[in-house]
Amino acid sequence: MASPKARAGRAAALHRRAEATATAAAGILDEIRPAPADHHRQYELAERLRAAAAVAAPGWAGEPLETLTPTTAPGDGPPAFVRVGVAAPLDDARFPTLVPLLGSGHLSVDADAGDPRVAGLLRALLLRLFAASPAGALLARAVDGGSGATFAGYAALADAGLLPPPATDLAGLRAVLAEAEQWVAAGTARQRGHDRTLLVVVAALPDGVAPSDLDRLAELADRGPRAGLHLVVAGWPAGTPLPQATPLAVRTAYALVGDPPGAGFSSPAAESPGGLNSPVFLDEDPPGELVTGVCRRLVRQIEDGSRLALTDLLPGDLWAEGSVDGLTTTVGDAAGRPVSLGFTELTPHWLVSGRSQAGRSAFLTDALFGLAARYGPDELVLYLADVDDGESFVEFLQTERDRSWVPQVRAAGMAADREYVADLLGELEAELRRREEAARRAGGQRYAELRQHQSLPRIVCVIDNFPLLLRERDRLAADLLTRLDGLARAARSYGIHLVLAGEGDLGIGGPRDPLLGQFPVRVALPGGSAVLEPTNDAAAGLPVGSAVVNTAGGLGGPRGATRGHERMIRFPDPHDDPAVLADLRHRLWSARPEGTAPPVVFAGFARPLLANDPRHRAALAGRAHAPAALLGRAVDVRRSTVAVPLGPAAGRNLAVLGRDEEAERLLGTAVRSAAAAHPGATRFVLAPLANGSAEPAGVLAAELAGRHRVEIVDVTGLRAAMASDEPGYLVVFGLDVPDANELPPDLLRALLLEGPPAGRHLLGWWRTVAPLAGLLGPEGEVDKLTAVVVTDVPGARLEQLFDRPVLWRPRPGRAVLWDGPGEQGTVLVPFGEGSS
Ligand SMILES: Nc1ncnc2c1ncn2[C@@H]1O[C@H](COP(=O)(O)OP(=O)(O)OP(=O)(O)O)[C@@H](O)[C@H]1O
Repeated sequence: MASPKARAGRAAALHRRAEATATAAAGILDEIRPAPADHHRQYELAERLRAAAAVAAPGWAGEPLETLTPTTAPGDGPPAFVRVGVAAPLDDARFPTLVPLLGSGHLSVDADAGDPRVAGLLRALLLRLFAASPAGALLARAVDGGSGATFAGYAALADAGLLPPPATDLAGLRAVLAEAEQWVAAGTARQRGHDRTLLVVVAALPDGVAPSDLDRLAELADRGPRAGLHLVVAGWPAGTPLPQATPLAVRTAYALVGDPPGAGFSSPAAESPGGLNSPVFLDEDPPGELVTGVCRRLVRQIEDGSRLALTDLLPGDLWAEGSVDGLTTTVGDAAGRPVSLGFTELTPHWLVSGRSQAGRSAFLTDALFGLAARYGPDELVLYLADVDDGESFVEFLQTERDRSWVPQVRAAGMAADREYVADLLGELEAELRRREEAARRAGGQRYAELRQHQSLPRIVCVIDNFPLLLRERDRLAADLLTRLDGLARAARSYGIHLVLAGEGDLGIGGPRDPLLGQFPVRVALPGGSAVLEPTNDAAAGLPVGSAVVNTAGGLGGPRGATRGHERMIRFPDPHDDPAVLADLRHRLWSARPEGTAPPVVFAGFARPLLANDPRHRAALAGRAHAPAALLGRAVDVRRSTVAVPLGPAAGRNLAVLGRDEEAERLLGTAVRSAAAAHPGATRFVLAPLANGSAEPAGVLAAELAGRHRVEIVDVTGLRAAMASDEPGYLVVFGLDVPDANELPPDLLRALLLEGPPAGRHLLGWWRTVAPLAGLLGPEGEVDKLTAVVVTDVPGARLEQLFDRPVLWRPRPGRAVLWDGPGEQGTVLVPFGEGSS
């Protein structure tokens, strides 16, 4: 909305324009009288008046209604002149009859709306004035002491607050008069006046109207225009004219328009009763669909205009709140009042549900920015995860163009795998254990007491698109639900809070699922009724931008009754004004404590690069602690580098297992990173046994040759290298090819077991499981021989290697590493190719 100063400026400009137009029109009108004798002059005048009318009252204000449609644009302010009909000095010399009204005076009509022509005129007038004014700039009050139905077609405007149902009796009239008097008092007292115009339309005075009521109307007419109040009074008694009004008298076949206030249609010299010297045919009833269309447009524009903005949810000062007793923020507005929602021990966790495009991200963004603006990083830590593909939470994170971030965010996962969420729960479980332990050590202190002597910010963890985690109802999904249940139960007392968001019932069992009981706060966006009790239909038919916020587990209540635990709110679209969002992020970022690290971001769709990996860079800079093969980044909250240490212990080898290019690439990165970790030169024997591997082996050899001794060998050379004692790395592309049969399994097993203590390691690529499994000894423990990284081989086929059920579903861009006894497997994103 514009500032009061801008609005006042605009009003002044409009006023000046209205005055100028009035002067111009008055000049032209003056020329009408005396009535010219010759018709020719009459035609010429009518022509000039038509042209003047087009300038003084364009569009809605003055054009014939049948030429207008609901989409015809309004002007940039209420119109200064409005048309009441057509003057016809001669049958075929006509011009629009305009009267000054808004911004200058009033209109009185000597007959009331009982006369259908007057009713039609009033409806046309109201339509013109509303349609010509920008939505919300004109408010109207109606009095209809006759049928009460004159303005029935405009009923839709009531909801938008533009035209309440008309007053039909004396009490109603007096209430309207009182409101108008108040308007005038307030408008005159405040120097700048109102930024809106109030129009009082009397279609018919009610029975019993007293002279004092008419006096009040006359008084309002006298003082109103300065305060933006204008009157149209039909049925104004003949005799005393209404001050500052253009009088209109209805005759049998036509109407007569008197002189407007402060100006005359007739020249001062003329000896006539004044007024326009021509019969006027009043505008007729506007078509119903035109009225409906315009009303609909206005209501829509008012609704859009009353949209909330993110700033409405934000506090005055940043980080002014403490979170010892809980977190709370404004999430929206219910009937003009802010609605707060938060996290306490009693309302620890939220479920947020809505169909796609229901504004779920908008709601979460509002709530999270509301919290981040109220609680500093010592009071609040955020973990954000979205399981769906695509970029999420970007408003909180560093981007290429904008390096600022929201300092409360510790980690964020977008397009996150289930393993990411599992690790996230692990982080929270670990933090919970730390807090429980601290409480025990402090003699059983509660969270609030613990916080008196240590920094323990509240933690809010958001998981969006939660149902996608449970799409496959396998062990991993079951495990996630069990852990979530345990966490939700225990964490509430230690300031750790969960928000699960998604579509439908979020996949969390039926209404009696005990996990649901841990989430007393339910937010139902459009299509999100499933998080409310089945009998609670409060969220049925919600529009986008609104939500039902329930703090009693979705419990309903008697229809129509006020429910203390439930509110229907509206919330802003935080992206309505990206500048506000960016500014807020910058303010939060600038206020961050020194040394705050940016959030660790996992993006499931992105590829890490070896060249950018911190551990690899350290190795290149000569700071490697021990040789290791680096494979990629774990699908975890910390984005750990996944490494296979290649120290002097039995089994410190790497087997890459898979048919795809990913497997071949993994072998390459393992070799490159191991080479980088050697401060001095070492030996690499490359054996490209598999078809097509000669080229990548050649590239690798050329790359390593600068610093290391590199040989490329065939199977015979490889066998010799295996038998030699010389330390170094044997790199084999395709240990499953028929040629490899020439390598005795005993020799290979001996190398795997005894090579590493003597500084000889095998980095081998197998495309099928059997040859690798064939190397296992009677005890069958693969980890004694080698670490294994797998790409496109499904878990079921790995059982012969690991001798136990294996949970692994191959998917693009992912691999899994088993390194060590009883390993569950670490899922990782292998390094991609490229240098930066
Ligand atoms: N308060 C609001 N008022 C009006 N429109 C809104 C409001 N909030 C969001 N929208 C609009 O609704 C659309 C969907 O919003 P949003 O992206 O938040 O939905 P979503 O439920 O997260 O969608 P999805 O899950 O499908 O990505 C957007 O076009 C957004 O501009």
